[in-house]
Amino acid sequence: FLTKIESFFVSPPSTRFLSTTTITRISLLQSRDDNQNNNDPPTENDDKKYNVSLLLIDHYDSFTYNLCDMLAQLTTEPPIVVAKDAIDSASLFDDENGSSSFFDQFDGIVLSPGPGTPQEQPPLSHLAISKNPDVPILGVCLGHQLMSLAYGGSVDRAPVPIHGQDHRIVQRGPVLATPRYPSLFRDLPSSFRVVRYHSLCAYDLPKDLTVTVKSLDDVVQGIQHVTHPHYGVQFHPESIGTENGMALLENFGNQMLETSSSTSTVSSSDNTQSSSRFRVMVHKISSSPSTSSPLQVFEKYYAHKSHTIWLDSSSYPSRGELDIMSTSSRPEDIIEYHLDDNDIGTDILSRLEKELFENDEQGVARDNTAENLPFNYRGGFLGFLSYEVRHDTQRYLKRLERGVLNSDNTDDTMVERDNKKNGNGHSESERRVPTAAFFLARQSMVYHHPTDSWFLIGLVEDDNDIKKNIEWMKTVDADLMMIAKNNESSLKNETQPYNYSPNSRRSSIEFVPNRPRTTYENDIAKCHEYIKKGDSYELCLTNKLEAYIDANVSTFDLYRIVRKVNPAPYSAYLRWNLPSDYTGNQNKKLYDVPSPTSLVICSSSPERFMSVSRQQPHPEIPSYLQAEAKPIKGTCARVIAQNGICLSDAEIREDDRRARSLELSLKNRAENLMIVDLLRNDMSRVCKTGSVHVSKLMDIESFATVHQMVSTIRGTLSDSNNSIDLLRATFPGGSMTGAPKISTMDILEGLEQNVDRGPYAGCIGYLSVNGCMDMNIMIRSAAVTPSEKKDGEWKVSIGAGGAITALSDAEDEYEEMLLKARAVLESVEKWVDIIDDDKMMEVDDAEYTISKSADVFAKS
Ligand SMILES: C=C(O[C@@H]1C=C(C(=O)O)C=C[C@H]1O)C(=O)O
Ligand SMILES: NC(=O)CC[C@H](N)C(=O)O
Repeated sequence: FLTKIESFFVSPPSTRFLSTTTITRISLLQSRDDNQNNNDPPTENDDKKYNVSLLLIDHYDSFTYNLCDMLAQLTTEPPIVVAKDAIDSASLFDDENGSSSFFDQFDGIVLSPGPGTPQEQPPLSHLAISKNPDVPILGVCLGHQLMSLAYGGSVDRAPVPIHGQDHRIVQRGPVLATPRYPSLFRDLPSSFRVVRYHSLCAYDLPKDLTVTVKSLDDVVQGIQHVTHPHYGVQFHPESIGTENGMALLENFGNQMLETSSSTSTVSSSDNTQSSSRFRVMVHKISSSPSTSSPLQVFEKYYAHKSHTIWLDSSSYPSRGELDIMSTSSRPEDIIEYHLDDNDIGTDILSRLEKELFENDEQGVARDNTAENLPFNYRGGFLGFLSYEVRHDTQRYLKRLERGVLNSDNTDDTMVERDNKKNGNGHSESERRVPTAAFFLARQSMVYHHPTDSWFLIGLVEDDNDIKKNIEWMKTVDADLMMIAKNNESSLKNETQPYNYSPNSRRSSIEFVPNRPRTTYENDIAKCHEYIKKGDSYELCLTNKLEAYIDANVSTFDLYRIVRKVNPAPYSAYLRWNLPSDYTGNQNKKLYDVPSPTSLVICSSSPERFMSVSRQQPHPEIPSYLQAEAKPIKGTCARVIAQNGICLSDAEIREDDRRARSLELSLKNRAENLMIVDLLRNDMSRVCKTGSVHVSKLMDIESFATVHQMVSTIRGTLSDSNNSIDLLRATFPGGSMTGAPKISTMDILEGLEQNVDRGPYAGCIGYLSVNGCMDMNIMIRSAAVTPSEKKDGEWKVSIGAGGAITALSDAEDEYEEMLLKARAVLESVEKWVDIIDDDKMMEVDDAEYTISKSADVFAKS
């Protein structure tokens, strides 16, 4: 038997570079590894053209790192990114004559886009323009507006706000004087299409500024100073939808080269060798596996455990390939995190990083087992992050950008939060449900759908573990053989399906939205105001629908219904602090009794937030870690069969028509494009220069109740970054925030009345010991927690929302929010019906249909 248990021993990679907030760190984050041999995709410029030092001032936009990445492809050293408020003006200048050793380091300056008006920006960017007449400066969008203002023009609302749409611009000849420096648009077509993200624009430009391009609606889209090498573009050259963006930046680079004097050097970290904590054992089950379904296996081994997770691909064969299930009962392997209790350095991501990657930069980076298994998971941490972990990631990124010159990093985000929360009286029980929680899956069962096979994965820390794992593998192997046999013999006498008829009775449960319809629609109006002012381009506004259940329940029954009603590739069931006597024996059903810290998540998410996988397209090329996001933006209702009756031909055609019109919709395409640009930005922070690319733009995927528009963005992780760095750079998923992320999240917090989103809008998934990862976006999910009102009562909470843009209509958006909640909401109703009927039934064999209208809250 032993020969069947293959054990993989993994080789030690190099030490991790820990978070020092210095220039070196910032540069390394974006640096290109010149030794890289991969070609995913081939980076555009292997010969860096410009040996210049570039300053990029970030106005806290979600597109800054797209500019950074493109510029880094042109320069020998990546730009130094400095936050707009990182440096106070006093420390910029060495003497009264205004000489500045800070600005003197740079051959060129780029002013990023950003939320808000140019008038309200701190002095750094204004000073950059006024104190550097001979240094090439490029202002993008807000940066362009800052330049217009600095030279005496005015900036005010544009005729209409335009975000994420491409428009034609046309070059104009010089009107008054020919500028001294060449145009940014030289050698470019006289007219091409560019993406716009702005609510404001420049007016009344002084004669020192020449207008270089305009859009057809007569808005100034480009300026150039007549005597200084200072340029501005109102549109976004870094957007995926802009033509000639790189060529434009190259023209700017040429300008820098001509005026450049200095060169910069950046030191790099040394790579010390050290060893990894875990080794991995894998056993492939030999029995005929198709007869033991993941559901059966989960019920048998895990459904009653106090801490357990099933990462389920309930929609297979349409997307989603892997099921992972595990449990833990060792207190030392269970990490529970409460945001409000955390101290610096003990936040959840730092904890996980320490567990996974201490002495081991990217996990088992040189893991040579990749080719042996058809998937990336090798055991590791399973768990979830609530949306509120954003406070940690936001703080981390802010420090990184501010840390360049200031060692004194006063941490305002947590203070702000404390103040808000104190005024808000959060109940004790709510506080005790963790903000994030993970356990170390030392023994996992993995089902790979495409090959219809079960794998057992065991982690090994010491030799004792090897023995334990072998015992476990033997037992499970024998067990599964038994299940398979029993299944075969009982195949003919299947239990009668439970006939659930949605109209036969009205469920006794009542969901109440956190903010009623009028408030929600009012919030949408407020979003429009923020957009018009230029404070946001797109906001993912959400609401919570809550209901209470005072009854004995089996939360696993709810999950069984959810996965049937709404099959989805990133579905998951999590139970936390919730032991049960439920043994998986259908005839002996026992119930879950909540403790004050219990949490159950039933997720049927269609959306991947972020994954890391090991790629090796060719045996001679070293493998590399690929990050992938698949953000969804754009939703429309499907035509749904009623009471199990098939769709007519006309209905099928109508369903198809809806998918096509989603694909063509200007509003949805703009929403999607903005989030694609945002994810490119977030991933560029930790990926190799030039590697971030969009591999699928605006694909339509169809689920039980909705058609969705999905894009795929990929990049190669830099050698100094691991999956935790990727989470720090990208969490929470941009599709749940909108853009720009920071300003938009702050606005949303107010509109959502400081109510925590909780697990909703966060993520659930795995962080594997080999550096791989897969996390969903926690939507279309129910969170079940103990009620704060009454002992023994449960609270079920379903979050739902949608992106608000300048093009949104309040009524439609409210309906869209309900539409998204619908599948899970009806699952809960069905579950409650079963509880009310006290029916012992085969949930899995029941016929489920979804009612036609989302009328559950029509009253509210
Ligand atoms: C906010 C939700 O979904 C998000 C918003 C979407 C949209 O605006 O079209 C689509 C998918 C999700 O990223 C939700 O399901 O609650
Ligand atoms: N993308 C941007 O830089 C936007 C600039 C400014 N906030 C506007 O809306 O016009």
